[in-house]
Amino acid sequence: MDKFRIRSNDKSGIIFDIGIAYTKIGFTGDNGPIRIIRTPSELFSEFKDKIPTLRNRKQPSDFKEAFEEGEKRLTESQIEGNNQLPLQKSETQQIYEQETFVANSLQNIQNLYEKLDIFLNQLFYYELLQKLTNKIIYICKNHLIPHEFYDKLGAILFNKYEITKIQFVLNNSLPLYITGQLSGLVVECGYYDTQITPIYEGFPLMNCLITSKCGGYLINKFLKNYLLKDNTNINFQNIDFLQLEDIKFKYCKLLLKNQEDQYNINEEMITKSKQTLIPTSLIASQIEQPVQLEKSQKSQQIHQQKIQLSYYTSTKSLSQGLFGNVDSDEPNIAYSILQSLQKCDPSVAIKVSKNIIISGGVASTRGFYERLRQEVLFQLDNNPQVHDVKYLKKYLSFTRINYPPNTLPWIGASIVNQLNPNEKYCITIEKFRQNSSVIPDIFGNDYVYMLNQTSKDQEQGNEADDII
Ligand SMILES: Nc1ncnc2c1ncn2[C@@H]1O[C@H](COP(=O)(O)OP(=O)(O)OP(=O)(O)O)[C@@H](O)[C@H]1O
Repeated sequence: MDKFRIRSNDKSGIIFDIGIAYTKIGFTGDNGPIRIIRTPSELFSEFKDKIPTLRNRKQPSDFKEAFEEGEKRLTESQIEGNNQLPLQKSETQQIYEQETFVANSLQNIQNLYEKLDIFLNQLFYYELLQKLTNKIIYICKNHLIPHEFYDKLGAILFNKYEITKIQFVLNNSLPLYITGQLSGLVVECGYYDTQITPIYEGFPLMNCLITSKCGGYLINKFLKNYLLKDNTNINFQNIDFLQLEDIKFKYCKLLLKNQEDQYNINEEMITKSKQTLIPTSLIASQIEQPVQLEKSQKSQQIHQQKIQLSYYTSTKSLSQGLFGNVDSDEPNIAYSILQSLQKCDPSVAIKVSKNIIISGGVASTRGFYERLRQEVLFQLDNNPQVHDVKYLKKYLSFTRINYPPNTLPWIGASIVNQLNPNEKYCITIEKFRQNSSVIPDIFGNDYVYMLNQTSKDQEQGNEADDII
């Protein structure tokens, strides 16, 4: 990739794409960030701590036991005063529900200012090594991240680093710039969610935006659960983010739907795929915590033991995290894409489906494109809920871009800088202070405003500005 890296001499702007899992930073005019680093987990630790742990309950073996279990949980939930549903839920369902919890508790970030301050300090003084005076900062804004996050970021940049101007760019529109077209469907598969945004003639159609819980986090959750079951003699309880990511990148692969179905056809085949092991170079000591090793009587043995990843775990964790069963209300990217197209006017849907751009780290998963294409067609053919968009089948076209998918929003922001940046989306230090140290909601309210404005403009025969 580095062979194709363009480094411009223009260092007048710095582009930030602070993702929940990874932060991409670099200079305007380049065709890729100079650093991709892990966004510190402390930045969001408050909401992480609130993730409820799965209770390790024995699965009931028959209906009577399930019923009794349900009764017991009902009594418990009444005593504890929690709202948990009394009936035994499938483990998968419990994992999906935790996701909602995580997204909601993003609102509860405390001490954010201090944490962001430390992180920015690291970025500027250890990663970029740049003087910041007179620099314009471009921030790729994820409009689902709470507003307070950007307010705090703005406060530090303006007050501490004396930045004079920040330009906000909308994360879920940016990859479109790389295709050189004004219309397309941007599918941004991030860590906590996947956002699907149709963009028509330069307008992100926020009323057709669909957010699905599919993302890296859900895959990691499934992967951990399967690993716990796969290797009962290795303790995966303490496996951390980077170790899960490592296993996922190196050994997990999505199969085509028909290939995967072959292994789920009956119990015998499932057992077979659980027993077919992928050779890994990972050994247990890389995963287990030293403290636990000391406690273990067989520490030496476990220390040397190779982690055995089954074929089943490798494929299932990915497919369940991305292409859940729609009939059981599980998130599925393919279905969400079609739901978003369903919301569009047919002429708009035709146009945007000719340029579907997959962006975000999850798109680097091995076998992702092939499986996604197949799942979309499968949903169109078999899911009655999306029959009304079957006419789009002949138009669907996935645009392949030769840049790493996790950098596409960043590169889009770099292109924005080369075009004529819209002053309307710039926040100056004066504007920030006048607005009581709050970043104005330039995309949310403004977009609604523009929608109204468009209809008024049309009546008056005026043309509205493009907002991307
Ligand atoms: N080669 C790869 N194979 C599998 N998964 C990958 C690969 N590269 C990145 N990912 C996954 O993609 C996910 C999202 O990465 P990305 O860099 O888009 O995150 P982010 O920008 O922090 O997320 P968000 O947009 O939600 O803030 C991560 O969980 C990561 O594990």
